[in-house]
Amino acid sequence: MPPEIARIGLVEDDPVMGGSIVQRLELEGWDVTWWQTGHEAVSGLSRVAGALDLVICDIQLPDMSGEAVFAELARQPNAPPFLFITGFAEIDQAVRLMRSGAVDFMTKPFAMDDFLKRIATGRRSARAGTRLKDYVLGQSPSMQHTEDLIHRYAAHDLPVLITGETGSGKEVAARLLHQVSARAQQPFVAVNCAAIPADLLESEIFGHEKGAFTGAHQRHLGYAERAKGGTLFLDEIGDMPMALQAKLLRLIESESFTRLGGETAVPFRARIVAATHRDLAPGQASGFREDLYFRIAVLPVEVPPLRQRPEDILWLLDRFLENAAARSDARIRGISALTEEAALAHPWPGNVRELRNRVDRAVALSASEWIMPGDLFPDRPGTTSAPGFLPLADVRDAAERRQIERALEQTSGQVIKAAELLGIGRSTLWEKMTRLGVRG
Ligand SMILES: Nc1ncnc2c1ncn2[C@@H]1O[C@H](COP(=O)(O)OP(=O)(O)OP(=O)(O)O)[C@@H](O)[C@H]1O
Repeated sequence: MPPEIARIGLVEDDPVMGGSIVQRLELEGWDVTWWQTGHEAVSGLSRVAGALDLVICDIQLPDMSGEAVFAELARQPNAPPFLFITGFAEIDQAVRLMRSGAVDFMTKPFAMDDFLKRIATGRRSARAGTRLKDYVLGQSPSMQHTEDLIHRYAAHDLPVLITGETGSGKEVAARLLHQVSARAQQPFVAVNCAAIPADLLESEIFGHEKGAFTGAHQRHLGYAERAKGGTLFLDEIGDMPMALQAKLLRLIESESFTRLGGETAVPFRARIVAATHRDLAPGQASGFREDLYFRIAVLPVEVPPLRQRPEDILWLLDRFLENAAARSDARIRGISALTEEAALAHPWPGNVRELRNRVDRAVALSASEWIMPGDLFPDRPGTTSAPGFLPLADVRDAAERRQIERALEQTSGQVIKAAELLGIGRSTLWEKMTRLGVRG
């Protein structure tokens, strides 16, 4: 069964705003119907309301208010949820609408990725689809969603911004984007902006001409040029110095650049994929240029932290174990059940990188054929490899946490429904979520 297509109604009179929303939602693969006046919306919506998953509605329309459109629709059976777009001055009205049944509101201007998240949360719950595709990044629904996005974005040339905690797999995601794109036969060039000293970064990215500075004995081609028609991956872009951010913005806007000490414009043909573990969105005091942010964050991809996708922990463990065992002389048969529980209970602050390193070390040091908790977590007191016993309370907590996360995932984060699934009261679930550190 193909992934579900969301059907969205949009009521927006501003042609620029409406056009960009339609374009963005269609890029998500969604089906959008757009009305530009309140009256058009009321008559159009009365025919298709039952088939829509969500209506996005501006509050200020030329002929009637969005509130009146909502009031008309709310009377119908099977009316879709409404997400309102408001100006700052209309927040009171939006809050009132929420109280009378609107699902959410957003104030202008808003960041597109936040907008998409609100749509995903606000729309009618999706039917569970069975996927036929083989996923390579992970088995969890959140990682598979990320992978679906990557495949969709691969068809475009617009810049992509990948966000996620350190070690979560941003570069792996960028490489996949490159591999599944039409640029796959061209170079993938990765630059870690945090690892190259600031005064060298400019000539490393843009290159330099002979004699551009002391020691520049010959022309040097930078990463931007060596990427040819492939992908220029700018890792830790948040650490790029301000002056260089301005030069990068010019490169994106003019699709060309000059080497240091040079005058000729060199065409830039690669696609920019940037990554950051920091929030660079305007208003975060990140020191990142707002105009550049909007240029590179056109297509955002979020790689979730490992602790939020427990299905991937055991899947990755098995893969890394297989690789590590194949490289070593040790005869490893597998991972003990207790080690699996300990792995699921661990918060993985270093994400997938930490998991990989722990498995490599465990395989190198394991004294038995089975990886025991103490092999994977030798730094944790009480987890010795012999006899490799976790306290019962830890095992129980890990199992509870896993089941709660599954229930929340199945109910799209709705605590009341998750509590019903789990057969416990809502307040008991809240208490457990707080104690076990599960985010709703
Ligand atoms: N889905 C995955 N499948 C297999 N290996 C992965 C996956 N995700 C991450 N890894 C491995 O985890 C390590 C860290 O991944 P990666 O370098 O992509 O993370 P990152 O988010 O870019 O890290 P940083 O923030 O430090 O740049 C690498 O060794 C990578 O091979």
